[in-house]
Amino acid sequence: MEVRARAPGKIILAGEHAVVHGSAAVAAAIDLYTTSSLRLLPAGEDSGAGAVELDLRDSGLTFSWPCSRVRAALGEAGGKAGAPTPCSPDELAAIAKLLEGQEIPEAKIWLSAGLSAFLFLYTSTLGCRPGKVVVTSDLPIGAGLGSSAAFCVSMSGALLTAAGAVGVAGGSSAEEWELFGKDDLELVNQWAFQGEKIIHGKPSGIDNSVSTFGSMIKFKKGELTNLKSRNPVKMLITDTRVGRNTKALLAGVSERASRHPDAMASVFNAVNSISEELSSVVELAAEDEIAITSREDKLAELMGMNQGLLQCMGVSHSSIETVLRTTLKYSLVSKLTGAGGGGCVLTLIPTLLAHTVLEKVATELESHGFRCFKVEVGGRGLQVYRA
Ligand SMILES: Nc1ncnc2c1ncn2[C@@H]1O[C@H](COP(=O)(O)OP(=O)(O)O)[C@@H](O)[C@H]1O
Ligand SMILES: C[C@@](O)(CCOP(=O)(O)O)CC(=O)O
Ligand SMILES: [Mg+2]
Repeated sequence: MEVRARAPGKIILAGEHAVVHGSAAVAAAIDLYTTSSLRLLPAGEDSGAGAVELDLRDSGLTFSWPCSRVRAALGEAGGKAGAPTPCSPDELAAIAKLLEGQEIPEAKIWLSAGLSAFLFLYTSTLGCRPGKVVVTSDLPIGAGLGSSAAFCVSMSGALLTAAGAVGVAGGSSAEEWELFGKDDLELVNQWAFQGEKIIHGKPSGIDNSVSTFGSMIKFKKGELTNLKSRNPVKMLITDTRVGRNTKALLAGVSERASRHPDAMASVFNAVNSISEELSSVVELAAEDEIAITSREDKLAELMGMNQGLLQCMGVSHSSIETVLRTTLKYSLVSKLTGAGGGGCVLTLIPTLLAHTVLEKVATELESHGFRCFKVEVGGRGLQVYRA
């Protein structure tokens, strides 16, 4: 049996970083996905007593751990796909030992966090059963579009389905992408959060939640509210192609917060107000051109204010500033999305300007060496396909 699960990336319209410190944030799923395809192998089919294998198609890298080695490192524990327990420091150290034998090119050393999350999720849910997972992704990795969360959500979806802990509502063999029920999504989300903790250090949980449940959400202190956006929100995403790492950026903001606790508390508080206001503006129904423009002007102003506060947190970057200046020439407002420090920038495209300005601004941004994505915002979360 092969189980395929796909989970979307996301944009954060307001509130990144501050959400880790208890403020509200607004995020939406985008139609770029990470897909994990899992096949359980009979013991002994390929590598003697069998192996746990991971094929990262986009990186062109494959990894294999003989089940005997996994068992020796982690014991017979695991293989319990109920509510997750966090990865303990001892488990993480054992997983680090399992990575030692693997050949990870120096230029891709950042993959080791993803590999650790994989080994934790796999062994915790399926134990040392032999199996192979192939991962493919439309998302740029480490660029602010939540590739780490999409990786953990799609992986958890595939593993928990194979473990029989969750199941789609339909019959036993489906030929299309299907949705999980709410309780199953909750369980997948809890597991994905444990994986995201290995990659981010101290995640808020917003990325795995929006990747699991899809749509547009407000998220505060672990509480999720679905936002009903009656008018579409059009965003252009620009990847500056400047690599960065969410874990390091989160740590930098926390250090700044401990150096300047009062000032940073005010910054986080201001972001909270912006996210709260933005979430109500998103839900406003606009019937005519004047109402549409007024709603979009409010969204743009709030995004611009949020960008200023992200600069205060120290997570902007000269490449991000170049995108802001370029889009401003077309009277468009932008803000970084995700952890910043490079990565991706969001530009709000007003409905009435979409057909005149979108191509022009994208062409100019690409002339700087940036990569633009035109995405659909607020679509589906986790889906599964059984072949
Ligand atoms: N398709 C993938 N294959 C392997 N690892 C992945 C994949 N997607 C994400 N990751 C892991 O997530 C990390 C990127 O996460 P992060 O720094 O949070 O950036 P973002 O979530 O914005 O893309 C990568 O360094 C890698 O460890
Ligand atoms: C900065 C943060 O708010 C979002 C990080 O998103 P990304 O990994 O850069 O896609 C961190 C978090 O909420 O866990
Ligand atoms: Mg991430």
